[in-house]
Amino acid sequence: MKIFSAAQIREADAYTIRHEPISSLQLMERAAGACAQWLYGHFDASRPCYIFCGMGNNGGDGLVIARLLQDKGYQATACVLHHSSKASADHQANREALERQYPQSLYDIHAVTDFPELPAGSIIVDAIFGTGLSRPIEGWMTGIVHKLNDLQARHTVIAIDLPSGLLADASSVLMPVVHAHHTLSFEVYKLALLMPENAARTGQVYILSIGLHPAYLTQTPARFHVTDAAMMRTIYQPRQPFAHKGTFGHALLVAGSYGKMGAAVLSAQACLHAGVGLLTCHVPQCGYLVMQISAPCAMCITDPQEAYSAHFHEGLSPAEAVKYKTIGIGPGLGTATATAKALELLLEQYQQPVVIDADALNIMAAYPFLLSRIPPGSLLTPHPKEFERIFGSTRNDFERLERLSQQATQLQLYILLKGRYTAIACPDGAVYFNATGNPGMATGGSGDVLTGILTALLAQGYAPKAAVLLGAYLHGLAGDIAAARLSQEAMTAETIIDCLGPAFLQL
Ligand SMILES: NC(=O)C1=CN([C@@H]2O[C@H](COP(=O)(O)OP(=O)(O)OC[C@H]3O[C@@H](n4cnc5c(N)ncnc54)[C@H](O)[C@@H]3O)[C@@H](O)[C@H]2O)[C@@H](O)CC1
Ligand SMILES: Nc1ncnc2c1ncn2[C@@H]1O[C@H](COP(=O)(O)OP(=O)(O)O)[C@@H](O)[C@H]1O
Ligand SMILES: [K+]
Repeated sequence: MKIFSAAQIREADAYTIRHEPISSLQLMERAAGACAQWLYGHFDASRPCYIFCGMGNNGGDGLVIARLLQDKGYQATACVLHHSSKASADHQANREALERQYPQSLYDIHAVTDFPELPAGSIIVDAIFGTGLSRPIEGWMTGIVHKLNDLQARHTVIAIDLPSGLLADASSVLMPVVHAHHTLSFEVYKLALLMPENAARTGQVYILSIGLHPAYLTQTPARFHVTDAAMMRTIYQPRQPFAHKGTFGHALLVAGSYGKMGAAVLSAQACLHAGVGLLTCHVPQCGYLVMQISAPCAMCITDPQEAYSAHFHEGLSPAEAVKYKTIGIGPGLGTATATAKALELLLEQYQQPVVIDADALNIMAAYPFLLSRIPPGSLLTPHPKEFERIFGSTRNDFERLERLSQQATQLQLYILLKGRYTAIACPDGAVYFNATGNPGMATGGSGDVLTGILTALLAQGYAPKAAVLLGAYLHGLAGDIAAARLSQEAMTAETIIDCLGPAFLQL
């Protein structure tokens, strides 16, 4: 699914109005109808509804929602906030329609002192500002936002299209923004809904189709995307009947050190469960038995060092290196100086895309000159802290996203920034957000599992972009299946591996 800017969404509305064709008033009716349907499904008519409406078309949606709720027997009050003397045409038309049918359900607010008393358990619908917001909320409307946010603990707040005050395409940190429990957004994700800095404002996000014209949606280029099952079905390659283990590549995994062999085992098991043909693990002496016993399907070579690895480059002479389709490096590796030196030498000798994670990323942060030596097309998988160590801190999530994308382009790498919506920046400037996964995955070792999956997909011959998009999706999907089976609390990184099978079966 593409992510459109506020300007593109306005174009999509206009395109739909011209080409469907449909009047803007009918389109508003359809958008508000989708919200009303959602509300009927989630709350019964016993809960009083207060719909706070701005003077633009977001407020117009709110006025229609009030009328549709009244039609179904809900007690709905449209509280119109006169922040401007002029209403949009569709707002005005829907105000008149509500006034004709349900005059008692209109309530005008000209100042904070007009704010109504809300009975306990009310539903608050925030239809004040949507994608038309062009600047921070100011003046007495700030007081309204504070009032609504004070009420959030005692009432359910549902934002229409965007929580009011949130800019669709830029950071709104420190700005007054309504805090919603649920956001019902139209047709496509907006960038602001995917940013961690807005998590407390958006609550749970639902994308409701309002039937914007499919031709506009398919023809309009977008830089930002959210991946989905349909996209994965185009990437996934089922195995051919005459395939043999050579077909699926031989991967080298360089991982583990004393006290962190678990990370290496998790990566190895994930790699094996994600379809690698052959796997060799390079581990320090202390890890030999651990790996052989925990991952008997993998081969194991040991470093001369006891507690950490520092010689993994040595088996990578040009003749040796070709046997490995890819290398996954980093989980539990440690950051000893000798390990960093071996990583430098490995990058001199190995030219194909690799997966770089965890301590290999921390080594990059300590020796930034190594970044430019990573083979083009490689996959980097930092969590936010690792990202900051390598690429520096930023003032907000939008700035961080730009830095992520700019680095991916400059270094010609795929950089996957982990989070609720993992952001995958590609060398061509595109960014894909992964929507699978859940907070149950915020547990030690889940990142190591991702490294194993990505290594397996590269080994099987998936192109780097296909591998990183499919890998992130499968990892989150396996996490979702694990959470459904066991709960978010009880699941572990190991159960994510156990659920990779069912995740593949769902593709
Ligand atoms: N035909 C359409 O264009 C459709 C629009 N829809 C709704 O319309 C919304 C966009 O409507 P609009 O473009 O009218 O804009 P909004 O209703 O989002 O709000 C912007 C209005 O407030 C003013 N404004 C902007 N920033 C302000 C600020 N900080 N303080 C005070 N006033 C401010 C603007 O001049 C404009 O009048 C969408 O989010 C969606 O809810 C839906 O009904 C679907 C169809
Ligand atoms: N709230 C969440 N929602 C979705 N995915 C999450 C959430 N929290 C963590 N994850 C995923 O879990 C993984 C955690 O990785 P990482 O922080 O590297 O863990 P570790 O270092 O313990 O292996 C990432 O892929 C991340 O996207
Ligand atoms: K809103």
